[in-house]
Amino acid sequence: CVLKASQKRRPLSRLLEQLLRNLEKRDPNQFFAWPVNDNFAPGYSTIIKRPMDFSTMKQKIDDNEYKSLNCFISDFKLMCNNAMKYNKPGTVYHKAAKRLLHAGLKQLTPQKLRPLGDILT
Ligand SMILES: COc1ccc(OC)c(-c2cc(C(C)=O)n3cccnc23)c1
Repeated sequence: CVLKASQKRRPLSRLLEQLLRNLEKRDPNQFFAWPVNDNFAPGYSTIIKRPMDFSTMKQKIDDNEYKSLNCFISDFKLMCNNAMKYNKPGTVYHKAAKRLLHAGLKQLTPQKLRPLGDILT
C-alpha cells in the first residue's frame, strides 16, 4: 500500500506534530502562534534573547531539528517563559503564558506519554 506523506515522516516528527497540535489548542487567541513583533511589543527583541513561537516549532519539526522530545519540551517552556519575562504579571499575555505552560506540561507527563511507547527512548 502507498503510505500518505505524513506516514512516511519519522516517528518522532509525527509524534511532535501531534503534541504541537494539542498544545496549540490551549492558545485560542493565537498569542503564541507567530513570532512576537517589536512593533506591538516595544523592546521585545532586546529583552528576549531567544524568541520562540509555535510556527517556529512547527518549522523545526519539519526540518528535523528536534532530536528528542526533551528538546521540543524545552522550546515550549522557552516560549512560555519568554512571555512571563517580557509581560508583567497580571497582563493578559503573562496569564495566558502561565496557563498554557501549566496545561501543556500536564499533556507532556511521562504517564501521558508512556502509551506512545518506544519512540521516545
Ligand atoms: C493582540 O493580538 C496579538 C496577536 C499576536 C501576538 O503575538 C503573536 C500578540 C502578542 C503576543 C505576545 C506575547 C506572547 O508576549 N505579545 C506581547 C505584547 C504584545 N502583543 C503580544 C498579540
